[in-house]
Amino acid sequence: MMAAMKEWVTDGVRATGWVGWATLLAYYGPRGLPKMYLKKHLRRYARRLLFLDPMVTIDIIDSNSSMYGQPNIVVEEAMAYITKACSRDVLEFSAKGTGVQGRSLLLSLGEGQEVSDHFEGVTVWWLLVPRGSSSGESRLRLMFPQRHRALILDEYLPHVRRQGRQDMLGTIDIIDTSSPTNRIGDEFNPNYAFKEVNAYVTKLCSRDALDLRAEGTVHDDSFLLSLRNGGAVADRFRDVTVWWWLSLSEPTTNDNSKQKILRLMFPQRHRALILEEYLPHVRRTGREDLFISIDIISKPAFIPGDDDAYKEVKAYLSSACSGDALDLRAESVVKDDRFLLSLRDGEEVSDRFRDVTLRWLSVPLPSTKKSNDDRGCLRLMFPKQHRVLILDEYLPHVRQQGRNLISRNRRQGLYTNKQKSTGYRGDMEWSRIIDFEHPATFDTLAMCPTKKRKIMEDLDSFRGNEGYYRRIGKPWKRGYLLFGPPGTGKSTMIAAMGNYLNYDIYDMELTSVSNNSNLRNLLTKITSKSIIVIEDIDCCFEDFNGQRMNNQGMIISSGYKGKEKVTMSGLLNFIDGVWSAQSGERIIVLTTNFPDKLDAALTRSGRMDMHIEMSYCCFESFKTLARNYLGIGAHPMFQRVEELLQVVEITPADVAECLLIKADVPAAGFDRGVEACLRRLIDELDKKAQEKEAAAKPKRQRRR
Ligand SMILES: Nc1ncnc2c1ncn2[C@@H]1O[C@H](COP(=O)(O)OP(=O)(O)OP(=O)(O)O)[C@@H](O)[C@H]1O
Repeated sequence: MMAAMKEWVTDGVRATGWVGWATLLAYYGPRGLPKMYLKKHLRRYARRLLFLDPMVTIDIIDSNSSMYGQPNIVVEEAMAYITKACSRDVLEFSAKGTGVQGRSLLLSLGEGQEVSDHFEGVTVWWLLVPRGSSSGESRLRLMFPQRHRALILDEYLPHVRRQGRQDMLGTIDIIDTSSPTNRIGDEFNPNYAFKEVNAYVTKLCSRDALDLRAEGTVHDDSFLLSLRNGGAVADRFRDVTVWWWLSLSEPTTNDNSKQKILRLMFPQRHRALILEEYLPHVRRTGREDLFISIDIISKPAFIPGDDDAYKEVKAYLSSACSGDALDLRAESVVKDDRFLLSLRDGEEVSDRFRDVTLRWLSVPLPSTKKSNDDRGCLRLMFPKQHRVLILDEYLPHVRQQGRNLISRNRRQGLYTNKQKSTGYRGDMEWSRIIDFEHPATFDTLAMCPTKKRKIMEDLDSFRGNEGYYRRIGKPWKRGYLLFGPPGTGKSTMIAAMGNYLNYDIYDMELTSVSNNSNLRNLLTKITSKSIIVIEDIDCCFEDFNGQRMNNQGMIISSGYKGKEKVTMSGLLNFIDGVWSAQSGERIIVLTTNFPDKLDAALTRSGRMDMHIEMSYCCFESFKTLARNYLGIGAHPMFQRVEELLQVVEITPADVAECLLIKADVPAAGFDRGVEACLRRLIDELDKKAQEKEAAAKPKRQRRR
């Protein structure tokens, strides 16, 4: 009571002072000012001073800042009401926290600021009491004449709350709960709602936000814009304006990281619209604009196997995209001494596939306990609407291209089986003899062109066609049986195949493998992309007496009956069994000079997929050899060669021998060298023709 008296007295003194000021202002001040002054201050203070109509005051305390810790919704409602209903005659507002100046919905009363309101002919006043005068709490004070007490309490205040509730700003926080550094870790938990909303807001940003951040470069050198911390952007949906505001949370977790929060602010009265229509719309639209990211992580060194999508993607990027990346790493030396370029951590490149732009980013992996485990991660980012295209077509394309590049760039090896230095006697292992650098190719191979093309097509349909083999349930392997007289190019064909496919060559010396178990061990060690070669397969197996014959039917080794040995069925079963259980592509090539001597189990269909006859030199084969050895495609002497080749059988090896320019050929010039070689070949062919004629004569005479 004493305090109230004291306040009235103070008010009275203040009012008396105001009376003086008012008189002066009425005389000297601008027109209309006295009226406003009388209305807003003098009348109220005068009434209170004269005890005619004492003012009732009601303080609504914002207990957000009080000891109760519960948000006082009444303050919020009243504030929203005042902002909307009474803002016309207020000159100063404070913009609450958002940084979007001038947006009326976000304005609120400044401390000490007072506004009037009218309700059914009654004027009331609202005052935001300065914090200093009310023990740090935020108070909203309503003042009204005593005689309208019932009206104010029973009707005005419920009306304020009702209206305010509708004008209040609802807020929804969407928090990025994924790792703030966005690195890959065990707890990586992509928050799709946040990502989608963020994508939507990012798109909005390009329209009317002011404080932006350029987040990353995209293919066409433009920026991907996003909100800066504290920045806000407005959006309109069905004539309702809402705001998105980006902030960072206080560091909460023990790694001191902050979380991104996207706060949606909207008029409470549109709550249903926002929740039921706007937010689903935001997520849907954002999802369409969202970049999906796929991480392709390299396998740790301790996990065996040569299938590594990471390596394939890296190889692909090295050729397809290194064009526009700046920070590169020369990863490994390849076949022809070029470098295999790859992205340095944090570096990104773009790629285009069927008019879709994608981005690849090299992401640092968090350090692992195995610090020397040099692993990497390549992140693919693409617009979500292209999900099917990317997953079903682009990624397989990338892997296939990468695989081809790796195989093209790697150094092929030539392996042979040898006795293990440790372990049991008879245990064998593969030893890399040299890099396989045989110059033979299908171009230099002398063979009928149609036949050659057929073989190449067969190899093409085998290579990189894992999906097909998987679909038909067949192991990814292929067998070729090469047969023909010595010197017709069987070994040359294998070298050409190896070079064409870029496969390693495993030259198996089957006769030195003591038993089937060793054979199986060797076969399991053969890696993908290899050709296993077993030459002269007809001489590799002992007969039922434990004897092995050479080509001419002579015994070349003699064992004893019942001794453990490698058998044809063992070899074939292992090739079927072991290779069926292994992934990767493998080819087996068997050669023989005597196809008739081969076991039917070997030649049956499904075992050796293609039987290739390497035959004597025809004119087409000769032309290939002439091009290889002499560098000529035509010559007057070719006609004679053609005639002779029609009647004489000569192996390509013999033709090659004749065409080799030797030291004894006069160094008088290239033409004479060529002529000398062709002459030598014709002489050889003539000789063979005469021999043939001579051999045919006695037969004819005998017949007569
Ligand atoms: N078809 C061919 N095309 C090109 N060169 C060939 C061809 N055939 C043979 N040659 C040449 O002859 C040499 C011997 O040929 P190759 O060793 O390939 O014959 P092969 O059929 O494997 O003989 P063998 O049955 O005795 O092993 C090769 O180095 C090559 O120079």
